[in-house]
Amino acid sequence: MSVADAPLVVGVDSSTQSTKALVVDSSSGEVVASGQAPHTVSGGAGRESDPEQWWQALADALAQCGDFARRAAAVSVAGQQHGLVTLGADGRPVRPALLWNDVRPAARTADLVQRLGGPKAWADRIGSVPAPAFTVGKWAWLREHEPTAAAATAAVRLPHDYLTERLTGQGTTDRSDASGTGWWAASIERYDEEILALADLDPVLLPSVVGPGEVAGTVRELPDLPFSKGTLVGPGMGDNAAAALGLGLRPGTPVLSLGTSGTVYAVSEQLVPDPSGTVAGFADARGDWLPLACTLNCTLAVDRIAALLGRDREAVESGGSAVLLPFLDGERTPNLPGASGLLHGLRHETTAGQLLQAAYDGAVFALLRALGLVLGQDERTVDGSASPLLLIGGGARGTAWQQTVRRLSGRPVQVPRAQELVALGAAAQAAGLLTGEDAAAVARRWGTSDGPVLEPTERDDAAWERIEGVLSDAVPLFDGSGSPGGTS
Ligand SMILES: Nc1ncnc2c1ncn2[C@@H]1O[C@H](COP(=O)(O)OP(=O)(O)O)[C@@H](O)[C@H]1O
Ligand SMILES: O=C(CO)[C@@H](O)[C@H](O)COP(=O)(O)O
Repeated sequence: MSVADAPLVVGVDSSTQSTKALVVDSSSGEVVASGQAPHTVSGGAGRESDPEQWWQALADALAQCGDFARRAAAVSVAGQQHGLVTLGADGRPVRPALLWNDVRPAARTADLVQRLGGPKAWADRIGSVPAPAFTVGKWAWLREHEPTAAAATAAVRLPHDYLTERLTGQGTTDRSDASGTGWWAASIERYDEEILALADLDPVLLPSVVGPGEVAGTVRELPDLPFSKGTLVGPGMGDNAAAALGLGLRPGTPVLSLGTSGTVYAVSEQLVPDPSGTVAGFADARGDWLPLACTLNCTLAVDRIAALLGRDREAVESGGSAVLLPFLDGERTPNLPGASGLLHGLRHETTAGQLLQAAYDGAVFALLRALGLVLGQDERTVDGSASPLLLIGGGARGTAWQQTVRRLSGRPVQVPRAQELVALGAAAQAAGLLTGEDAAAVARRWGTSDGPVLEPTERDDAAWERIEGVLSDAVPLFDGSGSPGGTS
């Protein structure tokens, strides 16, 4: 079948920094058109974005796809997880969305954790111990700090729900994104009424959860978007679940994603809650689970340090004893929302390139330290060696990121040639709606994870132990210290 014959599908990735849209040939997986438009995120104490800007960015990204978007038969939207979108009775945002990396709700989240009976009670119930990223703490923060906005809220949505609803007119979400709210009970796959009561959130404000393989609705009359009325709309999903779909991921294969957030995850057939809170027990977008650890400081933090040093992001140098914990935004893994960046081990002979390398090391260390917990019993070996770590996200294109992951993991690293795996996962979901196939099988058919495998190198144990030592000594310094904007 040629591009002209095969149905086209659209996959959207509405992530922290931008919206990316791909028009994909559902038969071959060929990307026939693409577009991208940036978002603005507030600085200072909080991290907020205007949901209306995501819609405009979606329109702009689709406009770059020419006439292909109009010809699409189905579309799915993936989005950054956890963000609190509050809509008024008129369906418009009451205020900007509070994003996943806004640590202001730290104190309210800790309070909710205690009120339900502690971390284990949450892990048993929702599969995760909520971090300040989770929507439940954001809602508690809003109620405390902006009661008028909370009272004016007629609907609570996640970023991908907001966009899907603007396409269809129906308030829907999916299990993967619902599992990052804190009010969706993984054990029973339903909203948890006791937790909703604890958070003072009326369940009628929430979207319905559309199951994997189901249709969320169809595109309504939309003058500002180039979709045809009646185009099928999939349930969508959180961006990490989308990348897992986009890779056609099978249990036991770990993924390291280097974007605004750093994430490390794998698909698992079992939900194994982690009461330590390091690993979130998210649902995936099929019927399995997605144990995942997430850091707040990844590509943006390292790029910021490169800028401070006046160096290109690739201008790293090896050697030296510097340790840099790049916790510029506070940190989530480890859970230190009040942390800030810390530099240790500086000597007269330390070079700027070594300092930049230390920033990469600190960012990658935090993710790799969680890898064993993420994989748990699912760790698989290939011919006696660890299976390759799939490296994705914007940072995966960088040599310094690739080499740092190799050096600190000691594992083979595979870099898929396909770059927009979140949008591809959304497109695979949309294609599955047309063919009835499992979306991960669609992505495997498309060969999306194909790419070079970088051979393992010996793990740099000395650097690992140095970072681990500094982190453990620094925890008392960070614990209880105020975040840049205060976390009360
Ligand atoms: N060639 C490259 N080398 C290294 N890093 C890159 C490269 N291209 C983009 N990036 C990094 O990728 C990041 C964006 O990643 P992306 O996964 O698109 O983010 P998000 O999905 O969170 O919006 C940027 O912050 C930038 O630092
Ligand atoms: O909070 C999480 C995962 O729990 C983040 O991974 C967000 O989903 C944002 O993703 P990116 O914009 O960095 O892709």
